[in-house]
Amino acid sequence: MKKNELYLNDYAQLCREADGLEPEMFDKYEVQRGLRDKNGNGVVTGLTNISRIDAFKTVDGVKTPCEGKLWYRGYDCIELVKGFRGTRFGFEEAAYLLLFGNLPNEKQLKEFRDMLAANRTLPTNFTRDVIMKAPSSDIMNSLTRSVLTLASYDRNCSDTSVENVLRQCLNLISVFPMLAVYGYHSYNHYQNDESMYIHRPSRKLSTAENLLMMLRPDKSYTELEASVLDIALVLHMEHGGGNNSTFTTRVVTSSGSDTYSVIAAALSSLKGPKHGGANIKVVEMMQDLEKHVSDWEDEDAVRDYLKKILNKEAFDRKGLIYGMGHAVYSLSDPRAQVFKGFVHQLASAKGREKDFALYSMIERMAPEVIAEKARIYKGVSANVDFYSGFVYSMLEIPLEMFTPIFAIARIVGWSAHRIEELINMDKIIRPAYKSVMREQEYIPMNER
Ligand SMILES: CC(=O)SCCNC(=O)CCNC(=O)[C@H](O)C(C)(C)COP(=O)(O)OP(=O)(O)OC[C@H]1O[C@@H](n2cnc3c(N)ncnc32)[C@H](O)[C@@H]1OP(=O)(O)O
Ligand SMILES: O=C([O-])CC(=O)C(=O)O
Repeated sequence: MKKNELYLNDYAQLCREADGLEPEMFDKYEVQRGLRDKNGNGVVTGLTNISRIDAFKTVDGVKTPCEGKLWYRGYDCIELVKGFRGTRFGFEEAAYLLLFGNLPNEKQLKEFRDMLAANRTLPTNFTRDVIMKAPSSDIMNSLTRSVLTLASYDRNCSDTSVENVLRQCLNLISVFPMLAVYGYHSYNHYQNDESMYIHRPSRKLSTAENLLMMLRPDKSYTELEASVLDIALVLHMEHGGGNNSTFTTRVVTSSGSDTYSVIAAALSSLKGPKHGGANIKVVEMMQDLEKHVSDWEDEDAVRDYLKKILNKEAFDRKGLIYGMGHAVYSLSDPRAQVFKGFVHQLASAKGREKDFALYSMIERMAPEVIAEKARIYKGVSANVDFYSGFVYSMLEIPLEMFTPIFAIARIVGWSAHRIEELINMDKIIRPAYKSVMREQEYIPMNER
């Protein structure tokens, strides 16, 4: 073993010894791990008027798990999707609703679309000087770097008035697709030796259409592809104040920080594999399963593989079946149900029925396997990330873009929550940590 590795092994062990806490201490001091109580309910840390998640209903006075529902500003998001599907693109309309609290009329929607289109521009040479520098497969990091660098071009960066923050948020919502797609093309060129395409967005196209157009070498896409992606964006836009990246948004906003820093922090949270990064992990996990299980129809073999994942013996050895489970939903995540509908449709068109059958088997089996091992408070079911990656792969969107697509949508929710925090709170978020540290007498150097 190399000297540096030996050093790190020894000192990592010191970290474990210094930092390890007895699990019983959390009970003793009534600390709610993950800010969740013993029944899995989140600790209430704020009020919001932006959205609501339903996962339980009261039956005969008893709190009972139910099918999940997600509401944006009072509207069931499935109804919103039904309202625009097949007639117009919904991203801009849903973004308007989340930011301003009401559904736009035709004039307001046109104005909003025009304003986003006018904002779809980057500072001179930004692509060359920032995005193309040190490209990597981690497009979320590239996006974060771009967002932080955009702060240097903003003369009014630190002004937290609602007007200025709204200007910054609208600008970021507009340019996110360019930052992500150009980051991907730079990586694909410099690391994968492919040709590089930097297509400019079109003022005439919606966010979903622009995304596909800029991504594709020949700029082509079908109506169906753009519509599926548009609905995916709407369903990823917002999820309450407590999800990890939105809570991060609120925490960093509460310290008085600027919009670019807040959004960079939110991006850093979203990319985590237990949050938005799970959509990449699901596809990698399925590829690993297909490599290690020869007969995908053999239920016993698939079950054994899932058990190995939970025992940290397979895939990334983290013990998680990605795309399964949720901190709030119990019986179902409504977004996953919509995605499942698309998967069904697309899988038969693209000849991927065998993959679809495997996904469905895992969706059915994983909750059983997880329940055998962990204490389940409310049920475990497929979450939004389970089928979304499969849908994107059938739209021939590269794997590296899956979490950035989530971010292109969720920046709308982050913006709405940043503004709600600024308008109402003016109080720094600062929870407490019970200290279990032991006091010690100082030891002079020659006595250590
Ligand atoms: C957009 C999104 O962020 S959706 C979520 C995307 N993330 C994933 O798909 C990653 C896989 N899933 C998970 O890691 C978890 O389900 C989370 C992080 C989403 C939610 O975790 P929790 O809030 O702890 O869920 P919940 O309270 O229902 O879990 C009950 C138990 O089942 C375990 N569990 C839940 N889901 C899974 C899973 N997919 N794989 C293995 N174990 C799981 C939990 O670890 C917990 O065990 P513990 O009490 O010993 O810690
Ligand atoms: O609410 C959560 O914890 C995670 C989630 O589904 C999301 O952010 O969309």
